[in-house]
Amino acid sequence: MLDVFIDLSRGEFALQASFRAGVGATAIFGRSGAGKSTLVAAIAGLVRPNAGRIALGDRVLFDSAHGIDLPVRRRRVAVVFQESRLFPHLSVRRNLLYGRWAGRRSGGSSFDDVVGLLGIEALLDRKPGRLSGGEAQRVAIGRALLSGPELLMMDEPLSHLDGARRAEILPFLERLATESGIPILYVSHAMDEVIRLADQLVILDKGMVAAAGPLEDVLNRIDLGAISGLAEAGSVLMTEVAGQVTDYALTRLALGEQELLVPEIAAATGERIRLRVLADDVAIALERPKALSIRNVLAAEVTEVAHGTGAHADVLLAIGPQRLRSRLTRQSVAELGLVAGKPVFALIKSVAIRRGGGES
Ligand SMILES: Nc1ncnc2c1ncn2[C@@H]1O[C@H](COP(=O)(O)OP(=O)(O)OP(=O)(O)O)[C@@H](O)[C@H]1O
Repeated sequence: MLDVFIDLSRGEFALQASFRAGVGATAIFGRSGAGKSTLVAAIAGLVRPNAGRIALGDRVLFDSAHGIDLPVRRRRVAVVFQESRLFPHLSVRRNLLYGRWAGRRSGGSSFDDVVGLLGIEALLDRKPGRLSGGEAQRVAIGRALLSGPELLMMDEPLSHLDGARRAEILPFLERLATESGIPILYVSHAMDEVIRLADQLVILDKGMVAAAGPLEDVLNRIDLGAISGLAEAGSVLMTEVAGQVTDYALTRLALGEQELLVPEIAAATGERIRLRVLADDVAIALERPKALSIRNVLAAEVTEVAHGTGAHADVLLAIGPQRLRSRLTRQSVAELGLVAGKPVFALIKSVAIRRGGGES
């Protein structure tokens, strides 16, 4: 468990952040200048907070009250940056071994485990100059893991990659998040990455933690609309594969007693799948519609309506214990008479899919 309390100023900028992160991936999300990289630098020991305490399990990395400030190399914290920063004159193998040497620790992951996890067996004898951006980032992550860190931080590791390279590397990051057994802080402002990788979410806004907690809870908080522009409003649903509809290349996903149909996912029955549904993709009807092209209609109940002053209103729906957010015009909300407690039907136009819903 990583425990962070940081009070830091850098020129005009002030960062005051307090949160905890357990094993698995915690996304640090926020717009440009929110303080994400500064937070990473402070935890790594590259920037010194004015005050605070940073602990990894029972190891205190920084504690201003007790004069503790471990140097970078003793923190057992690895950082992967936007660019891979590999040594150009060393082969991939030697870059990876450098990571192991730099960490000077026994234990941790074995070379073969890391190479297998990241799928870089075939690259070992190449020089970094002959790697694609995605391959180089995988090697950089491997090097970080082989230093035997107790915390891995990744600061927008995919932001320099194009869509195809990102798609190539994301499955490896997903495996890393579930298999590494250490806390991972994943800095990103790409919500699709965050949904796929993270179980926990910390939202930074102007150097302050605007929200922190399980991904679903944070994304479903209707009041976070105030930090608009940060992400398209939406929610996360946890589902389970109920079966395949092979004739139409669709997969049935169970959500309590109800079901959704999504484009085919190669997953076994019972596997947990996390879905991200944008609020703009959820319409509301008072009766179950007939003869409709949208296949996904779920019985729900209104739990909260946030009107705001503009054209739109956010409506939070309960589907059993789960929450689904819908964005309608205020006029629709008025005409449908949507108030807390009203039974409705949610019409879902499209979803983004994340395999393996994690433990949350
Ligand atoms: N060395 C520095 N000296 C003074 N101010 C700095 C320094 N580095 C960063 N800042 C300021 O700190 C604030 C936070 O920067 P930071 O890089 O942590 O944001 P970020 O959320 O990572 O942004 P981005 O998404 O653009 O990388 C910004 O206002 C920035 O101008």
